[in-house]
Amino acid sequence: MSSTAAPQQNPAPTAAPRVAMLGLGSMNGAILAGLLASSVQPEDVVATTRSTATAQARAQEHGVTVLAEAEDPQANQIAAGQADIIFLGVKPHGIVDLAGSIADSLKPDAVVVSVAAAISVEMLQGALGQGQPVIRSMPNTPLSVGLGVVGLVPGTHASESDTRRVQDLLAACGTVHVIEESQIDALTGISGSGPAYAFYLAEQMAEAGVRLGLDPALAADLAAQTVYGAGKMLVSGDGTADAAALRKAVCSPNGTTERAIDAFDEHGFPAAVAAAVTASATRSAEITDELRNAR
Ligand SMILES: NC(=O)c1ccc[n+]([C@@H]2O[C@H](COP(=O)([O-])OP(=O)(O)OC[C@H]3O[C@@H](n4cnc5c(N)ncnc54)[C@H](O)[C@@H]3O)[C@@H](O)[C@H]2O)c1
Ligand code: PRO
Repeated sequence: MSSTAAPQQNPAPTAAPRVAMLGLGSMNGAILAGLLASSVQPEDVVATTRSTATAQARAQEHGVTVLAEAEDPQANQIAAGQADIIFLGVKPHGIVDLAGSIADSLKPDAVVVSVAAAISVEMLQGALGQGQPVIRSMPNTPLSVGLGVVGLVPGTHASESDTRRVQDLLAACGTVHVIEESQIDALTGISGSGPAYAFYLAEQMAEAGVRLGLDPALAADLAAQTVYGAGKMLVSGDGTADAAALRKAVCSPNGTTERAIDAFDEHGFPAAVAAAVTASATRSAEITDELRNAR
């Protein structure tokens, strides 16, 4: 049997989105590093900082245009007005004012992505113009090395294609989950704050090694490489890696690790981790209430 296939048409090439990073501190800096190492060209990015000195330092570091608010009070409006995707990367208490200040400068189809903890879709939509696509996100700093995790909560005016554009952009430097807003405080407690927990574990392992007589540089390297290797095992292979099974594979019966895990349990490690994740999630919800009540 023969059939005549319709001629395949190549989809029209989509232009690379122009990206604005408003505020270029730890988080937007990490996103920018990840984007530049993956799919984004420096000429497609414009960023902003408050001071001229920081703008110069960041421009040198990342090779992108960085406008300083101190030099041009319209820096954020200029950067945002040129962009298809705008990352709002200032502290939570400054996000709503920043969003309001750029509202009249945005292209109607530009997507505004807030990276701020605790700032709700409702607050963002209230600050921006009617119908402007908005996405609330919770990224983490390992995006800078292509191994981040991001939660995305699309706002009412963000279409599936708006969300897909942001998802595709960030997927080049991390794992992206589209979630309900009711889940974002818990996600913050795990992956938003989580890199700090892993760094804290590495810090404490190294310090314990020094107390056992190791050279600090050696102890720090042992801890860092161990956290890195264990993390890689957790996410490698066919995706069925199970943290508990991997842990058990290190524990010989009546061996050294079993003794160490017993010590963790005796000292309340599971409860401490649960309390930390819950404290982060609770604080996220608390900041939302504080900022809502302050307006
Ligand atoms: N650091 C993290 O790991 C992390 C993770 C997830 C989300 N976040 C969120 O990211 C946001 C930024 O946090 P951060 O840790 O990067 O803070 P940060 O202080 O390192 O960065 C914020 C930057 O914004 C700049 N800024 C402030 N007002 C500005 C303005 N009007 N124009 C231009 N630049 C301005 C500040 O000078 C500063 O450099 C917060 O809302 C936070 O909740 C941070
Ligand atoms: N860092 C931000 C904070 O500590 C948000 C998650 C990670 O508030």
